[in-house]
Amino acid sequence: MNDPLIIDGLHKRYGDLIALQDMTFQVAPGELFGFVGSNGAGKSTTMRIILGVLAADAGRVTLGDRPIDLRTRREIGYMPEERGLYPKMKVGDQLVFLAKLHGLSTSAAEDSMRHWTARLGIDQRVGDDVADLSLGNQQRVQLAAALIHDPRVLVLDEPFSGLDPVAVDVMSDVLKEKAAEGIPVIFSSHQLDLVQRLCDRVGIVSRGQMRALGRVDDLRARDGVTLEVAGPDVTTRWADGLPGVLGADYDIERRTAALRIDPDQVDDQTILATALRAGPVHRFARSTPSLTELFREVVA
Ligand SMILES: Nc1ncnc2c1ncn2[C@@H]1O[C@H](COP(=O)(O)OP(=O)(O)OP(=O)(O)O)[C@@H](O)[C@H]1O
Repeated sequence: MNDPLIIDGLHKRYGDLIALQDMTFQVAPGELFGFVGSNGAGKSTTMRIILGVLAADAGRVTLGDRPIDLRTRREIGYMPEERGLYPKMKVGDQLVFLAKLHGLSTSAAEDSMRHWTARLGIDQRVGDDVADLSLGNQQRVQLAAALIHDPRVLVLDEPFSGLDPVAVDVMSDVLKEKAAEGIPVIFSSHQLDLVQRLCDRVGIVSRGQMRALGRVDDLRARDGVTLEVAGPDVTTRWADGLPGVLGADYDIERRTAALRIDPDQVDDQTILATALRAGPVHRFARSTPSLTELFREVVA
């Protein structure tokens, strides 16, 4: 059984700037955790502290009850935001070198290099210098570098940025596969539709603090349900003041009302009955907010 990654009460200042304030969360073994936030929110700072390449002013990071030291750090596969490959070294040589740094024998390192370059679709490029690869292919090499030593934890800073749709699919499959093997996987991303699709849980960070944390579906449901009702004359503002309606936006041109309801206080059939009394209903649709909508609300 692998250990959970535990981030506990991290504080970090850069001079006067408070980059992290009581950053606390856990990533369980087998969990794919999405770390999202605006530019400058503190995601990379948190990830660097997890790896021990940056020291926190307070707080700690552990794998289970083990602190992150040189030995535990070798168990982590890390993709830094500032990609750290040697441009003038061949892809294959570089991956074998990194694997050996993590303690693999030469033959195990070569096997692992072949496995991951094939899996990530860069096996034709192992003899090329990294600098001669496109940015997306360099990113695939960077992921291979994070995976080459069969890590027990994965920490990836924006692994999806700049990838084409095929590479996004490959990256998604690999992350799901690693989580399914039972290791904690955390990645940051600004592609919230992807995070919504892939992740078990997410953390939304703003100005160095965790603002929302939980299962994607729970967070979306927490913010209520939206009903779109098209048809009845919206100039009468027919849904105003109904019990359980938290807010109503009326679009006169489209004769549509978008209602935010609290499903514990009112059910959608009651709203439909009220709408029908106001006029014929042509469309009635129920939705929960997307992660993008939730994000906008949380960081606003
Ligand atoms: N070495 C540094 N010196 C001073 N300030 C820094 C340093 N590194 C980061 N910061 C500041 O700390 C804050 C958090 O930055 P961080 O890179 O962790 O954010 P992020 O969430 O990863 O952002 P992005 O999505 O843009 O990559 C920002 O205001 C940033 O300008």
